[in-house]
Amino acid sequence: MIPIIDWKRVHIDRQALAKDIGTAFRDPGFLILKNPEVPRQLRSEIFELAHKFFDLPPEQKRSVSILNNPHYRGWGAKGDESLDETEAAIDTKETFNIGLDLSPDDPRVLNDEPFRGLNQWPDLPDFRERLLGYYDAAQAQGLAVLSIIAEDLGLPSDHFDALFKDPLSALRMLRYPPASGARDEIGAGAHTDYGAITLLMTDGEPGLQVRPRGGNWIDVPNVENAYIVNIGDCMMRWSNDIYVSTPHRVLPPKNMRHSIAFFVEANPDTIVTALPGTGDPKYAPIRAADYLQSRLNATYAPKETS
Ligand SMILES: O=C(O)CCC(=O)C(=O)O
Ligand SMILES: [Fe+2]
Repeated sequence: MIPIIDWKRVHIDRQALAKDIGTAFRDPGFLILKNPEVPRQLRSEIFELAHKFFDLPPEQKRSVSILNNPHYRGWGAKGDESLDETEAAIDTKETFNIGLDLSPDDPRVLNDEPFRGLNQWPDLPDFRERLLGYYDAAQAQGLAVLSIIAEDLGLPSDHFDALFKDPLSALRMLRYPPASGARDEIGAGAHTDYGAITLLMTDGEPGLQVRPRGGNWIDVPNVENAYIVNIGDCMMRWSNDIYVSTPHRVLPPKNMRHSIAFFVEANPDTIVTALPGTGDPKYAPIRAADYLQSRLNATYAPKETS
């Protein structure tokens, strides 16, 4: 079971909310967060823009291909990325990613620092402004959840604030075509997310499943006006395994399906090491950017197609 938790309680009984969120992140590592802070209008506009972008002709999408971009930004066509490195099936999804928007003369861009490249923008009205507006709003919601996590772990509520100021966070739009009926087809292969936490919204079309530790695949129910929030591998490591990142996948949907994922990630130089009070460290300290890089290398390794 995936707990449904009302974010409005943050203004009423913060302590009890922190306990419930912390319990959900220990097991199953997923929760459904109702009534989030990000305005509804902004959330639905992002879905409209996802439709507009994925409907563009392939040549136009190819001009912003993620394959030409060393910073993991732009359009991923079907098969460009496979989330389950251990399976032969190729993900049927299409994706579009942006990261922190920097100007061309930013020293980090000029120095070609990893993950610090420019976003690639398609020629669509309002696209850039709206996506950047959503990026900031989702990052703020993510930090609000992180402040609750901090309290659950007995840390000051602002523990993570400075560590997520210049984030590696990524906004990703996804489109899944309807199932073709082919054997071994998968929308998105089984995987755990890489970052701290993920805020996911879907259009309600079923397909997303979660596999809690020691359990079987379960469907994630569709809840109106809610985010699906889960722990990523980086936060599992940071929390010294107190919170768990849980495998999930997307089955080929009956109808075309869209979702919008926001991966909340720390600053590149943030050192991910067992949080105070979480016991003897199980993992060696690592820079957030180095950890993310190690995970992405496997995801974008090409698979044999035949
Ligand atoms: O589309 C979904 O519902 C899930 C997408 C996902 O798990 C991901 O992009 O990491
Ligand atoms: Fe995921």
